[in-house]
Amino acid sequence: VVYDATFDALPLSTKHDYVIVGGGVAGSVVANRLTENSNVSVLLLEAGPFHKGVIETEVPFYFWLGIPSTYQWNYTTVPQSSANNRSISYPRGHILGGSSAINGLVYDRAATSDFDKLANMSGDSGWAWESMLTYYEKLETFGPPSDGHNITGQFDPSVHGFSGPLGVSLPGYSQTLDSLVLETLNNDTFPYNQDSNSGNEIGFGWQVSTIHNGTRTTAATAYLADNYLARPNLDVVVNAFVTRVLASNGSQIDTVEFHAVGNTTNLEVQASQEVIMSAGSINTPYILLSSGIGDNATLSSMNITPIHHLPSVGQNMSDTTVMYVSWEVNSNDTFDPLLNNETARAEAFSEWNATRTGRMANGVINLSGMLRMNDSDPTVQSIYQQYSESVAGSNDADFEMLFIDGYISTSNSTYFSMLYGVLSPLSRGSITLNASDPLGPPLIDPNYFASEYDVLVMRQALLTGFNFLSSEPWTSYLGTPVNGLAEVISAVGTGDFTAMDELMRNGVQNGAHLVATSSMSPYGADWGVVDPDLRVKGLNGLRVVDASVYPFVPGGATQLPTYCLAERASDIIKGSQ
Ligand SMILES: Cc1cc2nc3c(=O)[nH]c(=O)nc-3n(C[C@H](O)[C@H](O)[C@H](O)COP(=O)(O)OP(=O)(O)OC[C@H]3O[C@@H](n4cnc5c(N)ncnc54)[C@H](O)[C@@H]3O)c2cc1C
Repeated sequence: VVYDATFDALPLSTKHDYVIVGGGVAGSVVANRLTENSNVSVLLLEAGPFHKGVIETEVPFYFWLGIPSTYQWNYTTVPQSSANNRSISYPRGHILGGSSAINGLVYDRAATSDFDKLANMSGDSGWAWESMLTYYEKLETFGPPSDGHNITGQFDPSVHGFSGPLGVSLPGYSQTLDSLVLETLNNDTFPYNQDSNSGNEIGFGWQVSTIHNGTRTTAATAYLADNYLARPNLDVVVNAFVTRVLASNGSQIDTVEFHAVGNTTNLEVQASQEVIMSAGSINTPYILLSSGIGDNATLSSMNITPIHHLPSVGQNMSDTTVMYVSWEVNSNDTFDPLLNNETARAEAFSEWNATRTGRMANGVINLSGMLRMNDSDPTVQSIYQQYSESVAGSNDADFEMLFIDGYISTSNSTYFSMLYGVLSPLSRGSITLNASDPLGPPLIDPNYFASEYDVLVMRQALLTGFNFLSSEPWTSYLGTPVNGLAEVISAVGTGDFTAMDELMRNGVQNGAHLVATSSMSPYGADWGVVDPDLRVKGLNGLRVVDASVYPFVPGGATQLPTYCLAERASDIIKGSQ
């Protein structure tokens, strides 16, 4: 049953076996999997509204047009001291389905070495690639692209699933840009990779997206579809803002405090088995800290009664470091007209509406590259030597290059953009309570470029990109570089990186792949927030299942690793019943 906390009578007196906080990627998966057993009852509390009928979260192209602020948390980082003190907007999804309803739709699983590293770090071989691959295959339906083109050679069917809840597909709109990228590939420096989701992510290939039948798929459309919501043992409450978890008896967490959005009266619900935190990498640690689970001294100084000393809560935060660079192009075939011309937008929308095809049905990119730095270059050798702890393994990329068929601007020109991302960043930040207003929004500090390593890798990424674009067909296609890029390009020729570093510090954006604020660590470790079975260390009845438990960014993007983690977590929880 779905309830709206703002007007429905809620099932507050019913004690559910599990109460899940947050109906995003992880929360939706766990709610679904646990209620497969009709003897197990689950209550899911979500702060955002119900997802159905929200067109901006259905049409894939709305990622570029902009998703309304009602469906976002509208967070901003604290000034970033290594990014010219800029405060950077930090979007998160505020709707059933969570950030999967507003994200860039990019489907990346990360590499074998990421998961093998996680298994080593945590001491639990169940987090290794071989085991996780079975969950990746279980969770997806790899469907046809929206234009129905033949996808032979564009992916490897042997590592995909065809009957899971989450529909995914390859690009369904062919762009002029695609042929330029493909023409530039070679077997040496810029190799083609038929499927970067096979465990080896290195190379360039067709980008899978969370799109099915030309429509965005989210954790809610996939795991909280009508047939699942009809289960009598699953209750979902939307517009329910969780403030704290509480222990009514010793160290057993069994109560969740919340209020209806727009109403400050506190309500409580109880779990007879467990409370599962799935509020995401910002709000899970924020709720734990507000509940008195964190560093005792810091909490006391803010007049919050500590209930459990766990100093790692909110610490160790890591995020992909990303930036865009753009050029005007000598072509009219880019997506810019959809941003700037109402008629073009209306036409594309009617096509989507009628047939779920066209640019509006497409993901944000068609082709992407994931690369390691060139280790025959002495500069790179010295980076690898100095930061030997940083990267995972030989099939894990240091950086990504995403090819974007336009540019977010109001100008009438047409553009090409490249998005660069440092995939295994070493900068670490934090989520903390605001000492002057502990009940207000948390302080979000990704600490971008605090580690020199991230600066050095971003430089290599940009240089590799310039190299990629240095000859035909690009020289004819690209026009004027935008936003100071021309000076950067001319200065690197002389070995001067001052302008490039300044462009980076002025240009770094939110990476959107925040992790590690409730980090997993081995049983008995004196750091970390959860054990490898995702139970909060030292407490009973409380688990964290969301992106915040990853101790490092699983190379690439985080939504698929979070779906996959939640699938395995559901089995772990079932195994402990
Ligand atoms: C703009 C953007 C672009 C992104 N692009 C990509 C991409 O292209 N590819 C990719 O792989 N990943 C991408 N990501 C990241 C990906 O979406 C996240 O890693 C993933 O959604 C994390 O899942 P989660 O379950 O941890 O959190 P979320 O999916 O964010 O879910 C958390 C849920 O908890 C709810 N919640 C939070 N606080 C409370 C509270 N106090 N009470 C009740 N409910 C609460 C939220 O409303 C939300 O529904 C992007 C994210 C964003 C925001």
